[in-house]
Amino acid sequence: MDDSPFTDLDRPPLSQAALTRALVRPGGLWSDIAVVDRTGSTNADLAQAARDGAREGAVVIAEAQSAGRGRLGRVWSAPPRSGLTFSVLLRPEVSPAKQGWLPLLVGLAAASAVRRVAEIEARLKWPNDLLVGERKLAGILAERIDSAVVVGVGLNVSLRADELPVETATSLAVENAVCADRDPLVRAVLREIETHYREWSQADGDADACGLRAAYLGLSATVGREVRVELPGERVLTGLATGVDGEGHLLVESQGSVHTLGAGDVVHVRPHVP
Ligand SMILES: O=C(O)CCCC[C@@H]1SC[C@@H]2NC(=O)N[C@@H]21
Repeated sequence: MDDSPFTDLDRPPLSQAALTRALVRPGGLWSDIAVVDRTGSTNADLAQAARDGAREGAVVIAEAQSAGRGRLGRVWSAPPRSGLTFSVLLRPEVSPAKQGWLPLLVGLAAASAVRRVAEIEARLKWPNDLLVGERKLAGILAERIDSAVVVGVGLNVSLRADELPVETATSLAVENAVCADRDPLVRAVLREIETHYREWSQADGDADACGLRAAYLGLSATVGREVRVELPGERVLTGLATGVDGEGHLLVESQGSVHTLGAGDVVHVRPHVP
């Protein structure tokens, strides 16, 4: 039984019919929107759908997940209906190397939507964590399934401080956002993804030609900062984050060399003082 002090009125369900009417249109990206009460992981669901040949633009939104997956083998958890937990299925036609920008594109879309709808100054920790100050508001997990990519978004919306999974997390409610209502937020995030994805696809994945790199850097909390990056294989690199390359890799200058990082966990050490 759900023992949350919130009533259903405080945390209303999302309507599959209303979201479909608002977002699925001829020639548009979104082809099918499913809202499910509960599942293990929306990323796992769409990964299976991708293997079964599902079309680009499928979206699965869960009111609750029992086995939400995070980056680097972590878990993602949130009380039912307290956040946005959804995944999208994309079948990009740009070269695999440039697809490294896709998770960053979705992060930018989510941050832009949060800034516009909730009026919260979300910024991006590379590759795609949404931060408010140094606290994590949202995380994004991209997984390649053959030639498809499933991108999952977990965004903390109405969680109270005592419901946050870790001390370093936050939610729109905790940040006193002007809007902590999931329906306008999910619409805005999906519309932003659609716009950025269309522009990026039309530019054949060139993050400069479509303005993606400039927009991303404009919201980056990482570039220009001293960072410590925990790399796969328990290696650690400390240096100055100087940019993001054409494949979405983070560039870190350390002891006179520039390192190009494709994966890793960034810790912001302190602001960069030139
Ligand atoms: O910050 C991270 O580590 C990424 C978290 C991604 C969580 C979302 S919730 C919806 C989708 N389904 C999952 O199992 N994970 C992603």
